[in-house]
Amino acid sequence: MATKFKTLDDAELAGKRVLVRVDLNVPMKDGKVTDATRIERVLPTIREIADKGGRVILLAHFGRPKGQAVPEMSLKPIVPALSEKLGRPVGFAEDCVGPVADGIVANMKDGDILLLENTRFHKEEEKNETGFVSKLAALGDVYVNDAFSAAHRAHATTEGLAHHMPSYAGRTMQAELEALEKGLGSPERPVVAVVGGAKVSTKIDLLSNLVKKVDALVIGGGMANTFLAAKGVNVGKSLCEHDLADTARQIMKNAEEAGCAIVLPLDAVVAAEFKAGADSDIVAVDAVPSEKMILDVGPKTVAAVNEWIDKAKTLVWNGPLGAFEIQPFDKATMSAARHAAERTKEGALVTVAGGGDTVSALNQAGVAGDFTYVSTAGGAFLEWMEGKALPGVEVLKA
Ligand SMILES: Nc1ncnc2c1ncn2[C@@H]1O[C@H](COP(=O)(O)OP(=O)(O)OP(=O)(O)O)[C@@H](O)[C@H]1O
Ligand SMILES: O=C(O)[C@H](O)COP(=O)(O)O
Repeated sequence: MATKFKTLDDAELAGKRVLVRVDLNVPMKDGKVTDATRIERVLPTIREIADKGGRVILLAHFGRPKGQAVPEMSLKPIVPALSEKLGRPVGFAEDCVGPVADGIVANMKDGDILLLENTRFHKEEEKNETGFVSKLAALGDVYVNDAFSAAHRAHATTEGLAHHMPSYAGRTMQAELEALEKGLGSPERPVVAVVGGAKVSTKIDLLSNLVKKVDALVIGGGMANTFLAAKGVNVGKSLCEHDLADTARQIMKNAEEAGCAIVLPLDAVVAAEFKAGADSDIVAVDAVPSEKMILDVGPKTVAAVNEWIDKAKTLVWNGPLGAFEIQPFDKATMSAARHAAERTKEGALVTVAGGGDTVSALNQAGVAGDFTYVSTAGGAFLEWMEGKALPGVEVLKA
């Protein structure tokens, strides 16, 4: 399906003040960026606009400051990393609206790059409040959204601004949407989804829709424990949302009606506690000791997952199969990720993955670069998997 939104190829940028929404909500430790993936993804868009004579005015959020100017959530510490990776100077405005921003923007020259302070320091950002949108719009002539990972938010800088001026998808937004179109928009079947991880309650609802869109759903992680428990399996002390058992049973029913195979663990790696060096055993899922917890799926399950990967033409993945951060609970995730990567390199499979810990797991397996596309989005990726319309994308289509 052709893309239904304008890209930078369609934009007049020379001499224009270009408001560019990016996602700089990056992991930080002691004032330093610890994972620059999201910064690296927006560099091409920034460079292209500046090289075409645009005045680049970056809008971004950081964390959830709830409308307060929280010093620990200032974007200022990100300027050095951004400037270094761009190889160009980056200005900083201590506020995203008002006389501070107005003055600095007014003095910009073609090709300049400016980062405005955290938009969420104003509560009006998340309210998409019209007065705030107008103040922001007064700073620019053109709007570019390069933040797919924030596109599930209908905020002033992710949605409101696009109603005020010519709007375009940035290059990483464009790449994200084109890749995701391959993943679930109009995928080559059979499509297999892998959903794991720990955030069972925030993810379980997406599965109801997902089972109508895929041929098989492989469930791992804490999510699998919840489904096993819903089937009456004793999962011992495992991470499990027992109160979601009815939801899990409904999803399994929906899947059966939709002709989607639900692939649950056959065996498990269990331990008394989740820590490095803990003794672990491999048991059948119906033989989990009550005093133990499931921390990974076992080798029989990995073999079954890899068989599904071999059958698939398209694989969509969010959430690790086990507690991959600590060995030996990384085995299943590493094995499945490497197998999917091999099939992708052979040209037999389109692989699309998303989620903060999922990206980390793929990096740990050394295969993030072999997947067809790896999204930096977490919540937005899940909502997209669910088939929800993302406000920041819909408004670009208009
Ligand atoms: N069986 C398990 N028991 C306990 N924790 C598990 C298990 N399997 C996976 N996990 C944990 O799940 C976490 C990742 O789950 P999450 O749902 O957050 O993934 P994600 O969606 O990729 O991440 P993000 O929400 O940051 O985008 C990891 O920290 C991992 O240790
Ligand atoms: O990290 C993310 O998922 C995005 O930056 C969105 O952040 P939010 O969930 O605070 O809106």
